[in-house]
Amino acid sequence: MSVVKTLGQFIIEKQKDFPYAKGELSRLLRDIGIAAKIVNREVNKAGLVNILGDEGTTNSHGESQKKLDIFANHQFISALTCGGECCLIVSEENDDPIFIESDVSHNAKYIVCIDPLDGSSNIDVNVSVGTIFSIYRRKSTEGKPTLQDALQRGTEQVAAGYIVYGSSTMLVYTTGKGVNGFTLDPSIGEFCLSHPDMKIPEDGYIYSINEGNYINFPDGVKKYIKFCQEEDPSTKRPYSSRYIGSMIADMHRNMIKGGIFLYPPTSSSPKGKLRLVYECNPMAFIIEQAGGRATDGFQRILEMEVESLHQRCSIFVGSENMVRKAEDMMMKYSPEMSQKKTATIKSVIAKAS
Ligand SMILES: O=P(O)(O)OC[C@H]1O[C@](O)(COP(=O)(O)O)[C@@H](O)[C@@H]1O
Ligand SMILES: [Mg+2]
Ligand SMILES: [Mg+2]
Repeated sequence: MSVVKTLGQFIIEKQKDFPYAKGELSRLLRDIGIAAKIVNREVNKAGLVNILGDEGTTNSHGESQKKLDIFANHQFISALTCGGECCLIVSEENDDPIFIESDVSHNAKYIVCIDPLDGSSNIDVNVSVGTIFSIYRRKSTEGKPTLQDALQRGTEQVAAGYIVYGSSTMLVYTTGKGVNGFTLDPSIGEFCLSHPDMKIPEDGYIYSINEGNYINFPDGVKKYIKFCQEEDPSTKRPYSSRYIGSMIADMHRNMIKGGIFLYPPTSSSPKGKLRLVYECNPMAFIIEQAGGRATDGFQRILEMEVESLHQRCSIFVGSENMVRKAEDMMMKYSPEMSQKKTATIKSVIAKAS
């Protein structure tokens, strides 16, 4: 008879991997799990509880906020505030950072960056959506945390994860020692270990990109899409095109089956659409921990400089060999887009003048 291991039990068990651990990170992950269950409850009956549709407000990205965006945002902020382990929150739905000042959090040292509801365009049509979170330890030691504490590179993450609210609800996370997935068992109200030590296949046969933006894609991306569509049975091409439109659901599928997800620059989003701090960095950490690769077509996402809370970047992420192939195409057909290349050109010009 198989033994069920809950998220709480697993977290405590893994605490021994961190000799300095005092349980704060464990409690923080517990708090995220609690909010996820409440959001899951509403998502599952969204049509019945008047939580579909627009809230009538917009966020700093100019996007109309969905009622479920606001509900999820509120649930995660209050769970993190009550839990006492978080001193600062960065959320997609809040223009400014949220400094937590409560009786229970005066010694809190963790920063949580969160996309409370990912895939908002799919909420009203009953397609999988998700939540993405990224956790840092504050760098500043004295007094209140600062904005700088929230602008750390992705390499500084101590944990990251996502929840996918789909046919089943799963929580997948890493603390830098591999990736594990837990499925919510509604009958006991617990996330239970169902996908231990997740690994993304090195090669995959699925490419995931919004081809509706094709004409505005960089040449390197156009060439890569053509490569995916060419007939070559020896390499199982043409690959299948799959695009759900919820980054979390597209990446979770690729994590299990292998594949590549791309959101390159487009005319409407010249720097890419997805946000570095609470979408790209956490997903890059998880995918790398599962053996995959995550870049902006040139540079490792986790090493990118973080200049602002809601900064956007382009992302090429998934199976190692597929991402490398796409990078080859970018370097060959769109070298001008390499930040490094641009930086080098700029410094040469500066030196010459
Ligand atoms: O509709 P597009 O341009 O393809 O964008 C879809 C992408 O936008 C997102 O919905 C953005 O995330 P939010 O829903 O959290 O704003 C991603 O989940 C998804 O991959
Ligand atoms: Mg999102
Ligand atoms: Mg969102």
